[in-house]
Parts: sequence; C-alpha cells; structure tokens
Amino acid sequence: MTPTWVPGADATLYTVANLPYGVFSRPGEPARAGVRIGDHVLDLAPVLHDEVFATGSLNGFLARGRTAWRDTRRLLQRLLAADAKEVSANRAALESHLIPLRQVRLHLPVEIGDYVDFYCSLEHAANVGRMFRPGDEPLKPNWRRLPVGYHGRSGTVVVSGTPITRPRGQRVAAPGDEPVLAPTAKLDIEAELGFIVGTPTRLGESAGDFADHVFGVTLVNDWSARDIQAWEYVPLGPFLGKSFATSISPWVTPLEALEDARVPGREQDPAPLDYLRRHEPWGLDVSMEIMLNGDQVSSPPYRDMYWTPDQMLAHMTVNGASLRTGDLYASGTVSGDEPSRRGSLIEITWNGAEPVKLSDGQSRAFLEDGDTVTITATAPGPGGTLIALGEVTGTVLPTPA
Ligand SMILES: O=C(O)/C=C/C(=O)CC(=O)CC(=O)O
Ligand SMILES: [Ca+2]
Ligand SMILES: [Mg+2]
Repeated sequence: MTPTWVPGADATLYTVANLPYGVFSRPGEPARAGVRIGDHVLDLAPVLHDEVFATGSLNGFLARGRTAWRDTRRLLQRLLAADAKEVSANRAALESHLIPLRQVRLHLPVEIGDYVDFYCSLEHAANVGRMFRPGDEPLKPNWRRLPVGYHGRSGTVVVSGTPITRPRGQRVAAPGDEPVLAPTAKLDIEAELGFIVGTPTRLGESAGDFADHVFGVTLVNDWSARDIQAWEYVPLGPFLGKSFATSISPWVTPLEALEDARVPGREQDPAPLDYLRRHEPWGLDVSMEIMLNGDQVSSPPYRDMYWTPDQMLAHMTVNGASLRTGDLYASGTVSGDEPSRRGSLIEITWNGAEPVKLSDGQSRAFLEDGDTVTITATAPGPGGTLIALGEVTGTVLPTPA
C-alpha cells in the first residue's frame, strides 16, 4: 500500500487507498468539497484549482462522469503519496489545505435527487414477512424475480449527526382496534448501503454499465416507525412510517476504492430475466456494525445480499425512468442469517418479544428518546488492509408537544 505524508493517516482506515469525498465547512466559511485522509480533510478547490469543488455539494463533480472521477482520484493519490515528486515541490502549500476533522462541520455530501429504497436481503424480507403477514408465505412470488423497491422521500435525507424527532402517526394498538394519532411506540433503524448516481440518463433510456453511472457508496440508516408502517402500508407500500428521516454518512466512498471488496454476489434461483443478468461481480464484501448507546447490537454482512446493486440499477431504469445526478438508491435492510447479524431492531428483538440487553443494565425492544444509534462499516482494501466507510449516527428526540 502506498504510504502518505499526512501525519498519522497510515495508521487509520482512511489511507490513500480509501479517499472518500465529502462536504465540509469551518466556522463562518462556506461549505466546500474535500477528501478524507486519516483524521484530516483535504480542501479540493484550491489544491486542484477547480471551482467545481468550491460548492456545497459534490453534484457538479459527479456529473462529470467516470473518466473524471478516475483521473481526479489518481491525481489525489499522487499528491498524497509520501514519495511523490509533485509533493516535495509544494508540500507547504498542500499542508495549508489539510484541515483537522475536529475543526470542521460535515454536511450532506450530495444534493439528493430521487431516493429509492430496495428490499434486497432475503433474510430481512423473510423475517419481516413473517412478522407483518403471519400465516402468509414470507416471500411474495415476485421477490426472487425482481428487486422489490419503493420511492422514498429525498427531501428528508439528512447527514449523520442530525437529531431524529420521534414521528407521530396513525397506528392501532392491536388488530381490530380503532386507530389513534400518537408518537410511534416502535421506532426502529435499518442498516443499509446506499448508492449515489453520478452520470444521468435521458427519459426513455435504460441505464448502461453500473460503474458508468454509479459514483460510490454511503452508509444509510432508514429510520422506521413499525406501528405506523404496519397499519398504513396496505396495499401501496411504505409511506409516513419511513418518510420522516433517512440518515446517510457524510462520506461517499468511490467504487474504485472498493475494487478489493468485489464479490460475485449470491447465487440466484430461479435465474432472473435477461435484463437482470449480472455481467460483472458487484457484490461487495462490506461488514457493518450497529451500535446502540455504545453497545454493539449487530454486525450485518452486506456480501450475503440476494440482489446486487447493478441489478437494482438495471431494474430501476428498465421502464425508461431517467436517472439524475445525485440520485440515491439504497439496498434495503442488510440482514444475515443469524440473529446477531440482523439489520433492524424489529428483527433483532422479534417485534419486541426478545429485547436486547445493554451493558448499562437497560434493555430495548425499540428506540427510546435519547437513544443514539451509530452504524459503521469496513471493506477489504489492497494487500490485506481494510478501508472504513465512515459512519452514520443519530440521536432520538421526543415528539414535540
Ligand atoms: O412490508 C414489508 O415486508 C416490509 C417492508 C420494509 O420494511 C420496507 C423497507 O424499507 C425495505 C428494506 O429496508 O429492506
Ligand atoms: Ca429500508
Ligand atoms: Mg426512511
């Protein structure tokens, strides 16, 4: 692995092999784009002499497409390498644009276009099917034929650290009861991987190669109110139980940083229709961790997902629906085959029947006011190293009176 001259960075999971992009600001200054290296952010506009990075979102850069993404990453890797010729000449200038993370505020990295949430984990779909539709087949006949999804609310996608107000909504205490309007009693999380679109398509066209359109990945927590969801979703699907907030990591990890994480993706039976056929391995060996008030409550494995992100993209555009720069689509809850690898509390606690015990002696069925949930993830990097994918965190606030 190429060492860097940035102090301390080689001892972190944010080496030159990683270099996620984000948007930051210092007090009193406008937001602008940077890459993370170690515990610093490199201010890109002055370093690259490019005004596209002097704006408060990555969209302008994402719209430039794959060749520009690759060239920029290569240049940054050269500028940050310990032995680079470019560096010895202007090291002092580069250093002046390297800012400690503790001095900056991190913003939503992308102006989100459309937001789609899929349902790609077989284990999650089967678990939730059993709880929401007891007595029915857990997986509907379409589930193995296409990646099921729904359109979410892009205006409520927020950056990690944004407090989450407990939503109120219509819910019933037990089947057959009269509905009431009340704060949710079943506030939950969903650990997911999100994909950020760079290159758009025209209306009426379907998308080409996954890596031509998708710039990179971000961690997602799709906050969910299970009681509101269970009452409202029939027959049109998730609505207010999921539209109140979706948190994402401030860092977008480019696909190129995930080369060593690529895996074939889970075997599919029956074979999907031709337009959903996989041409390249786009399963990703990303290991996630969910912390609740500082205790690890689960470690979901993304590599075991049934549908891969290239298939989600093909499906989402097969009808000619266009992509816009900044679109976000998420994998759906990442759940593995064991209780300790499930991506939501409704599954971990089996709808509250088996609360999780925390190290402070408390236990949780669903989230209480004041609770903090943090999702982190790592993936293989070059030569047996790991890269980190940032984190997405949020604390629950009470419903206002
Ligand atoms: O009705 C159901 O089976 C459940 C649906 C979801 O929870 C929707 C969702 O957000 C999908 C996911 O994250 O996997
Ligand atoms: Ca979800
Ligand atoms: Mg949501």
